[in-house]
Amino acid sequence: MKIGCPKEIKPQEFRVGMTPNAAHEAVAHGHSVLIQAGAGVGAGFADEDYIAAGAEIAGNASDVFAKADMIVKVKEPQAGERKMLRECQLLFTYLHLAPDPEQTKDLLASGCTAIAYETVTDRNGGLPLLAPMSEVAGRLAPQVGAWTLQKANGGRGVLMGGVPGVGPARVAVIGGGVVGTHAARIAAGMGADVTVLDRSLPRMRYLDDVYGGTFKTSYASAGNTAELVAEADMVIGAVLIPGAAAPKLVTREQLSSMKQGAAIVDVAIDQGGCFETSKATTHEDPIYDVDGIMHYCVANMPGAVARTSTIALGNATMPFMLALADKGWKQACADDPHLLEGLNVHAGKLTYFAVGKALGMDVISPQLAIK
Ligand SMILES: NC(=O)C1=CN([C@@H]2O[C@H](COP(=O)(O)OP(=O)(O)OC[C@H]3O[C@@H](n4cnc5c(N)ncnc54)[C@H](O)[C@@H]3O)[C@@H](O)[C@H]2O)C=CC1
Ligand SMILES: CC(=O)C(=O)O
Ligand SMILES: [Mg+2]
Repeated sequence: MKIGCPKEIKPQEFRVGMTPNAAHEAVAHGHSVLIQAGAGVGAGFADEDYIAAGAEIAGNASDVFAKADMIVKVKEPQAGERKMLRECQLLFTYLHLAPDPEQTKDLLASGCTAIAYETVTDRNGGLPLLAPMSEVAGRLAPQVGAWTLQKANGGRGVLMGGVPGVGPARVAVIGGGVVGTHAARIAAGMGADVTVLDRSLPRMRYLDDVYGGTFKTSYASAGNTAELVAEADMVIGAVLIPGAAAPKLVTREQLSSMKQGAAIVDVAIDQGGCFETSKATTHEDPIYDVDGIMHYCVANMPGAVARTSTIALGNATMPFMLALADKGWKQACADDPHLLEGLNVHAGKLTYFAVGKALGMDVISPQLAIK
């Protein structure tokens, strides 16, 4: 199979879909790999590294899209990239379709088959291709939140760890999965007073067993959430219902109960965000003010640490990329029900129910698509 990897074009996105190591393994499996010139530079990989791994270099993205059977990327295809997708081509990347009707329409019109990293599952109920980027975004969240809290950025002027004689910042993390746990660990490590809210009692038992004493947990009832949000200097949004639009857990009205200059970091923004007032921002212009509350809502946070993120993502995607290339997507998905869960679009039809529900569109079962 010919595997193509274009340069990412989302603003300030420096990750790349394939590392030289991934290219090397694909070539060793008998595939040919076509990388767009300069695609890896932002993550510290030169074209020569890919050539040494056995890949070919393409001068531009159109060449990659025209020649490849499978496109491996990081971010959802941007409008110009969607125009280059075609029938029978396989797209393997993050999609986040539930909050994105435009992208969904274009993918359906292209006739391509699209497997979304964020809905591939594992046998423990986890999301193995989302997890590495959730680890990164979770660890970044308190860091960007601390920056947002600085006066020059419109924040309240509170130091995460406080100082002797002055108490620390209070941080509420809504959602105690991968993002939430990593965010809570780092915020606590910075000295903040941290509480994680979740609706899963087993998850909170786990967090309490492992991190009790480092941060607290609280059941995410509307009342507890409202109380902790009102007391917080920083609120981190980290909920997920896989594939679905994020539930709105904090309304605009509730902002008036918050402290002026408090920071919201809505990591869940790629699924639409869990604050009513969230709208996606970019690394170029990451924060905005609503009623005196500073919002940070960057939908590709891991792009800020592109080298760490690219390697972490590549470690997770490589076995799936190889299975898709070796067997073809239908057989690979038939052999692995967890990979089949990643199928979101095939030949003009949606194949992921939570996306169809969020967008009010028809869906066919993924099992039907692989027949
Ligand atoms: N902005 C960015 O750059 C990035 C965003 N993300 C996003 O972060 C979000 C979280 O991802 P993960 O932590 O990997 O998901 P996860 O599945 O590990 O954790 C989600 C948690 O939310 C909890 N939850 C669900 N509904 C809830 C509710 N109503 N109230 C409280 N808790 C609730 C679940 O019980 C679960 O523990 C996702 O939307 C993901 O796509 C991930 C990486 C990068
Ligand atoms: C998960 C995701 O959206 C990202 O890494 O950008
Ligand atoms: Mg994203």
